[in-house]
Amino acid sequence: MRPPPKPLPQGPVSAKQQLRDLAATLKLVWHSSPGHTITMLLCSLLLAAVPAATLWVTKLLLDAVALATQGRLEQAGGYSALLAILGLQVGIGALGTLLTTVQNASRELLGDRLQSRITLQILRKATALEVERFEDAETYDRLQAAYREVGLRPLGVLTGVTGLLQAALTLASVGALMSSLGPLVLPLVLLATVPGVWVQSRFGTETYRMLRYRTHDSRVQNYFGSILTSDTLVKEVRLFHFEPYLLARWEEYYRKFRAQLEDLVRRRSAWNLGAALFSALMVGLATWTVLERAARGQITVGDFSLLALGIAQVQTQFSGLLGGVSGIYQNLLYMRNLFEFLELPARDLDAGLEWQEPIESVEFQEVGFRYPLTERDVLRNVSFRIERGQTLALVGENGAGKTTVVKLLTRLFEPTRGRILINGQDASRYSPRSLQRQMSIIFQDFGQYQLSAAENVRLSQALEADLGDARLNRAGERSGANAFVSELPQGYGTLLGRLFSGGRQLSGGQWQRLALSRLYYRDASLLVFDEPTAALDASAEFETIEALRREARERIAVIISHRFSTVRLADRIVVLEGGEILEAGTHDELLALGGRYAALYRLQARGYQEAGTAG
Ligand SMILES: Nc1ncnc2c1ncn2[C@@H]1O[C@H](COP(=O)(O)OP(=O)(O)OP(=O)(O)O)[C@@H](O)[C@H]1O
Repeated sequence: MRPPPKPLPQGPVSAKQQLRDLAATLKLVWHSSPGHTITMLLCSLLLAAVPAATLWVTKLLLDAVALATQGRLEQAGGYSALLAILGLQVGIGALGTLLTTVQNASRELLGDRLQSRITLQILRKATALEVERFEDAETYDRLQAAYREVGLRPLGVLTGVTGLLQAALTLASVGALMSSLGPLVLPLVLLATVPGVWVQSRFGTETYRMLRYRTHDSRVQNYFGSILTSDTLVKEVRLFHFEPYLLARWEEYYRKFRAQLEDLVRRRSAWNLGAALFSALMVGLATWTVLERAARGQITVGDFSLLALGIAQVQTQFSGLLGGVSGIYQNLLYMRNLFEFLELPARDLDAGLEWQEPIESVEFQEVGFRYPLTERDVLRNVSFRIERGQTLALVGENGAGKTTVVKLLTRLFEPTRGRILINGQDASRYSPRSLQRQMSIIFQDFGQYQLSAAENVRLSQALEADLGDARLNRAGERSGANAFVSELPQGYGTLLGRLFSGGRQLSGGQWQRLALSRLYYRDASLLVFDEPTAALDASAEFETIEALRREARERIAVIISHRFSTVRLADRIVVLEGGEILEAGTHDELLALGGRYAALYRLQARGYQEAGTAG
């Protein structure tokens, strides 16, 4: 018995957790490309010295020019000294450009490496998750958010951290230069920056929260959009004319988001305005203190340039410093989402004993099942047995639990009560994957893969070496797919579907035959057919059932069908109602019993007879 999975953690992230995420993110970045990471770091450290060096050289140049314009060039070391300072200025500028170029190139290459690495991690994780996780809306949102948004976030964290180091070093060096202008200048200039940075940080976090909570809503909104743009649904949408309804629902979600956005933009603009006014006042005060010293002849023109150019530097670096912290914080929130997704417990499908022999018998012993996070048992006390050479049909009204039985049989889910015996052994002791290798299935909502016809079939043995065309043709013969595939322009090599150019669209029944080929292509000892003939015409249904019966002679076949023409041929029929077995037996036995099966059978048969009489 397995407990249902825990709901995913939510709520604010602690500082300790953030530090752990920071370390994990930097580790991820480092492992993606150590070379580019070091290059970026080194460039940042060297670039940190450039602004102070530029300020200092500009000050020297201005002082020398001021002396020269007063005819006191000799006092500044002569013309050659002027040229040397100029050379220094050009050199620093060139070095800065070189470092920035190298840093940007490394960032781009590192970003690309990271993005593909993380995407691959997300995809690998998705393949390891239990099927039930995909049916849980919250996990699905998390997967989508990770897949869509994470991309460049770790690079953002690294850029934030290196930017932080760079800004701190630059600020310290430029601040040291500016402190020569008087004790109040630096504090005033720093103070001028604080409110702006606070506004930036506060609203940044709020924007993230708004977008995060929007993930679910945007999924719903996108769903409405996808119905309106779907090729398969367009007929139904047009005929029932529910476009206006869908458009209205789409707009309803848009308006909700728009209202939030407007509110946010309004408040952020007001706060930004206030911060800018405060900043102008502080800078004015700082300039006034310097002007006062200039009036007393205590500073040079070059010194004044330190103030004029330094203010911009300090403001940029300080806001970079604090903004960097909030940027890292926000990027880490996205990373938390990724880590939470990657930390979801995965089911090891290879855990357990390795099953190697063909399946000879299946027995459900008082099996009960409840879907995770739900409150109702959808199966209760289900017991039946089936052996090689037999066909079992599961019958029942919609929602009776037929597909759930198949999900348990194929080990996609585990029973919450009772047990399943395979060849007399408890199935739960064996690895799901090794047992699944003995099974082949066609689901009610089988896949229509926009790949070639051959790939559509071979997917059921994709990991095995190519089993050759003879096997492909044999599967196609049993399913009846060969007839239409041979008419396609490149036969089995023809691309199917409408997603990619040159693809050929098939009819519903043709897709279903290909799915049946996929089932037959795998050499399995247990075959499961969930509504295998739903999209087939009457003669195709007959052929399919005949083929199925031939296949079942050496195997076990389980069929779910609402068509009694299919069901009646089974060796054993189990009638489910509300998750329990109501009746079981052969077609004749059940007819003789005169219960639910007999009533449903007669109902369907009467339908045919009446249709026949009417025709
Ligand atoms: N992933 C799920 N989570 C929660 N409940 C589920 C899930 N899948 C199915 N159910 C519920 O389990 C019950 C049995 O569903 P199941 O799909 O097995 O029925 P079925 O007999 O195959 O129906 P149908 O003939 O319509 O295919 C239904 O009440 C359904 O609502």
